[in-house]
Amino acid sequence: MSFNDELNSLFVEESQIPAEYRIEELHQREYLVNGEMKQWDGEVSEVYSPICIPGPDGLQRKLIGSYPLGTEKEAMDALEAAEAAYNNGRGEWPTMSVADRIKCLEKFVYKMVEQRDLVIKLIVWEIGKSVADSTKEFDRTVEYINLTIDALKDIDRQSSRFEMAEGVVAQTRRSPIGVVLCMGPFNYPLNETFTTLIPAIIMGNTILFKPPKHGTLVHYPLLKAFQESFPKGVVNTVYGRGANVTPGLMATGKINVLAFIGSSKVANDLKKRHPKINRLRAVLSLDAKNAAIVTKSADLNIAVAECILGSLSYNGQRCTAIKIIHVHKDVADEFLKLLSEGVAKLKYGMPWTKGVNLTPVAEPGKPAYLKECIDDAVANGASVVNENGGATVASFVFPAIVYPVNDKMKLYREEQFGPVIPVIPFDSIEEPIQYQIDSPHGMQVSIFSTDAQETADLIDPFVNLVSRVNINAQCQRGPDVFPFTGRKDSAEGTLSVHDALRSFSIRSLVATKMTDANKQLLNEIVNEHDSNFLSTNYIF
Ligand SMILES: NC(=O)C1=CN([C@@H]2O[C@H](COP(=O)(O)OP(=O)(O)OC[C@H]3O[C@@H](n4cnc5c(N)ncnc54)[C@H](OP(=O)(O)O)[C@@H]3O)[C@@H](O)[C@H]2O)C=CC1
Ligand SMILES: O=C(O)[C@H](O)COP(=O)(O)O
Repeated sequence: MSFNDELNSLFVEESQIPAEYRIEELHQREYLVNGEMKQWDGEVSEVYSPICIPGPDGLQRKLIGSYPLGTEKEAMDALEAAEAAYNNGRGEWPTMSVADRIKCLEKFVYKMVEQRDLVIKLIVWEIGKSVADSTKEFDRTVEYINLTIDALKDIDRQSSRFEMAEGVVAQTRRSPIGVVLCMGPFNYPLNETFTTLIPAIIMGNTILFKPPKHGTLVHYPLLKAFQESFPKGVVNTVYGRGANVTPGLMATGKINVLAFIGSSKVANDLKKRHPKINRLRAVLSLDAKNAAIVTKSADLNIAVAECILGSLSYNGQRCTAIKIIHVHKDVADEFLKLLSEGVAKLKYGMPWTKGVNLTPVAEPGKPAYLKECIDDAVANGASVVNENGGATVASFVFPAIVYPVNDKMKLYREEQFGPVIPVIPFDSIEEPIQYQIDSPHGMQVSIFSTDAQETADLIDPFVNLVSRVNINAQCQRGPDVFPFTGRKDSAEGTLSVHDALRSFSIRSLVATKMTDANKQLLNEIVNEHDSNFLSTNYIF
């Protein structure tokens, strides 16, 4: 059987899919605005899975459901609801005690967990992520919420501290900012969106939440949980194409925070729509072209294992993926041989295949785009060095290792966001450093070396060019308590469990002159405060 026939045979008839992984079509007609589940009777967007099914005309993406293709009108209704619920900081939610807000969030998590199996199945079918990774995505998100609750208790303790200086005593508070527009990318449709949505909600803001088009149904089972856990207008959904429904929202000037994870092009465009950009807070996690640097002293087995994980987990569809590898020319041949052998051993198949590494890619246009990148590299002097590299059947693309890449090729700078590994040889370590200096991105690098001095010498330049340097390890976001950010076009603001709480709040002061009369007044305020907040540490 040819390799292509083998790939073809991965796509099976529905009846051959194990029963527990089959999916029933889900046609969503509800959306959540102002605490009401509204019924949609307008145009819908059909959702096709990257998992293809043999049909009369060959392999076809399977229809798995549909959702409301909302328009600007519904987006504006959602904005009105979020504004009313915020009510210039005087609404029920922004004035609610932290302890009570936490109770609402705990109720939400409880209800969210009840939907675990369905949400995981929807991640699998909507974006083709393996069952194991989809399960991880769900569980990691729940853990993120629980860590956020712990961090919030901690931050409230710190922020309600009283401080005294020069005859003035001040109570510091973490206050909400206003209306937040939350948008996320397709590759972690649940987790990425929730890492801004949850901290934004819990800090007392009100939310407009626009799910990504590949990964919209994933959120449907959670709408009721939002509705039942938070006061009306705190969480409002915006459905429809991002390009149609969000620019108008920004143009109203009423969005106080843009929380966006996705491509920098879209983020910058949305920011520019805001008429008073200086009043907009942007919390952005954007694109990246993370490099691995394999030095002459590297343990090549470790470098290969980590580069494979880094480049090909979820088929390379991660912002944190390693998207180019610089290898010292003296070890390039051996590295490429081991890398090719490693890739050949990867298990490919449908998301439910046990131990599967490679699955269909999510975006319909991606196989053609990756072919274009590979063809362009070949036309400019590179080769695909691994067996079957780039072989494509429908939505499945077998990883291609492309070598030697140079600055004339798309793969040199473009973020391929898929299973193609560009490798570039270097002679002097100054070359990968210069690559990073010239890059518009600055998220992460991975350095592979066994020489302590060499490693130490490389950490300093790179840590000033990117936001995370990994030593003998792949690039990755987690654990989520670590700061996650980037330089240049890769990010604005920092997300970690703790940093996100700061990103969606403002540290305000209540300052009082220290007279005897005011001391008495303050003591009374403190007693009141004690009953409203989790704890108070004051000194005077
Ligand atoms: N730094 C990070 O943490 C991460 C960054 N990313 C980056 O995200 C990208 C991949 O995700 P992808 O989903 O393709 O990102 P996009 O930027 O295309 O989409 C993100 C969101 O923006 C919306 N959108 C798309 N086009 C427009 C537009 N013209 N105007 C307004 N809104 C728009 C989308 O809506 P719709 O889907 O309806 O078009 C979606 O909700 C990569 O660049 C990747 O590096 C991905 C993961 C994490
Ligand atoms: O790359 C991404 O899209 C996410 O931020 C992810 O994280 P990961 O490194 O944990 O997969």
